[in-house]
Amino acid sequence: MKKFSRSFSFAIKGLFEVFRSQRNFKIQTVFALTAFILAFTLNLDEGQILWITLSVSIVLILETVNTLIEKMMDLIHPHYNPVVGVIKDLGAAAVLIAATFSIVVAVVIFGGKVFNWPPKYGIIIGIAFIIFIMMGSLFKGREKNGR
Ligand SMILES: Nc1ncnc2c1ncn2[C@@H]1O[C@H](COP(=O)(O)OP(=O)(O)OP(=O)(O)O)[C@@H](O)[C@H]1O
Repeated sequence: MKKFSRSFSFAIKGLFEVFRSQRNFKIQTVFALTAFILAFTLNLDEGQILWITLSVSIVLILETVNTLIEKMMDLIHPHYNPVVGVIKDLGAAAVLIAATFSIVVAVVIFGGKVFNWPPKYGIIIGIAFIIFIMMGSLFKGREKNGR
């Protein structure tokens, strides 16, 4: 039992570390708490609460794994390397997919409950979010190349 609680205390240490060092994790935590407060005040049903809990958990889990990958790569290969760049980009891509999923879930559940939006709005806003991010990185790339 002592060993069990000790491993949990290490997990809490890790949780504090990712919260302290990652700005994105802090923002995602604020979104997660807001979603839970809304779920509570809007009296969502069992299925809706489970979908919100799933999407929030996936985002926070992948942000933690992404941080783990970044730190591991910085440790084993601190210098510039295109493969390291690809590995880190893949970790970030996993977080982006999870964030898009959570946006779709939020729009379907909260949009449906508060504004009576049809569920298909979730897909439309999810795709719009991905396009917005792609455009942003395209402009950023052009700025970098001085165009
Ligand atoms: N050693 C490296 N070699 C090549 N490209 C890298 C390297 N380190 C980072 N990059 C590129 O820079 C991007 C950002 O990496 P970084 O580790 O700074 O992540 P971050 O999300 O800004 O993390 P943090 O906010 O925790 O510093 C990566 O996705 C990758 O494209």
